[in-house]
Amino acid sequence: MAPSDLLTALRNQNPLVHCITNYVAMNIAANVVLAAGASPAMVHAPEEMTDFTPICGALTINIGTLSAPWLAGMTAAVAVANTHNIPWVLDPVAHFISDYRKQAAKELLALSPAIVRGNASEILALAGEAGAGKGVDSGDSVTAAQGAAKALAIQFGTVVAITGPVDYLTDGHREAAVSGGSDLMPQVTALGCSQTALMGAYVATGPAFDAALSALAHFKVAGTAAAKLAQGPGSFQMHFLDALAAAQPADLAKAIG
Ligand SMILES: Nc1ncnc2c1ncn2[C@@H]1O[C@H](COP(=O)(O)OP(=O)(O)OP(=O)(O)O)[C@@H](O)[C@H]1O
Ligand SMILES: Cc1ncsc1CCO
Ligand SMILES: [Mg+2]
Repeated sequence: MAPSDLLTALRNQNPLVHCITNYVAMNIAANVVLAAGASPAMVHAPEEMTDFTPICGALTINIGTLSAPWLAGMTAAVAVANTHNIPWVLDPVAHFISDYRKQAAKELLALSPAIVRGNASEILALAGEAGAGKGVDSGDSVTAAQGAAKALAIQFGTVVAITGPVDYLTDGHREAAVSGGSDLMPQVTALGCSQTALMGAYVATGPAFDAALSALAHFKVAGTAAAKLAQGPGSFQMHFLDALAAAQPADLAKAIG
């Protein structure tokens, strides 16, 4: 499906997106999903997953502020999603910073996410390569992680997105680059986490590769527009939400290629 058609479908369908994300990202990620035209719900308790996950169009999992009860909620939600063929998206935030987080990311990756999204350092480390990540921030170029993304996509039968100045997307066979946005984007925390949540909205609407491509393009188009009005990171965030809502389906193609 073309990104323009996917954005139109997303706004028509207003899919319910089950998000398990971190404390930092919860508010901005929910606002991003709403602004784009979908309906986010942040639901974490393992006890709720059998009731809630099956009624959602997609699930997104982000390990940014991981702890044992959260991991239990994540694995419970993924099990329910997989049973009901509900696509899910993995964001392995800073998984290389501790053995605990590394192991959690590895376990989740083995549970068949439809899409994996991370910054370059996260994707490099996920493929077992050394990187220069600094906590949740990338220290590597997107280009340096492309080989890792392809290898992961093939090994795990998934779609891998690397975000950065120019985003890269692959399913191991096809690949795409998405450009635009602003260097203010990495100055606003959790925009990557919010991108992951938006991928959930799109993958509830269409096939994984097309969904990830559309979500990347939607962000770049909105980021370019917001940067024209922003005076710094604070006003950028405000204009970015407005621009996500204002983006027109025909605009998305401008960011791709
Ligand atoms: N220098 C840049 N120029 C333009 N766009 C950028 C730049 N850096 C990041 N982006 C965009 O910002 C968004 C977030 O990507 P980023 O790679 O910063 O995620 P992240 O490191 O996982 O962020 P976080 O952990 O804070 O959520 C993506 O849409 C990406 O395209
Ligand atoms: C700053 C931060 N710390 C843990 S998660 C998060 C949000 C960006 O990944
Ligand atoms: Mg991140």
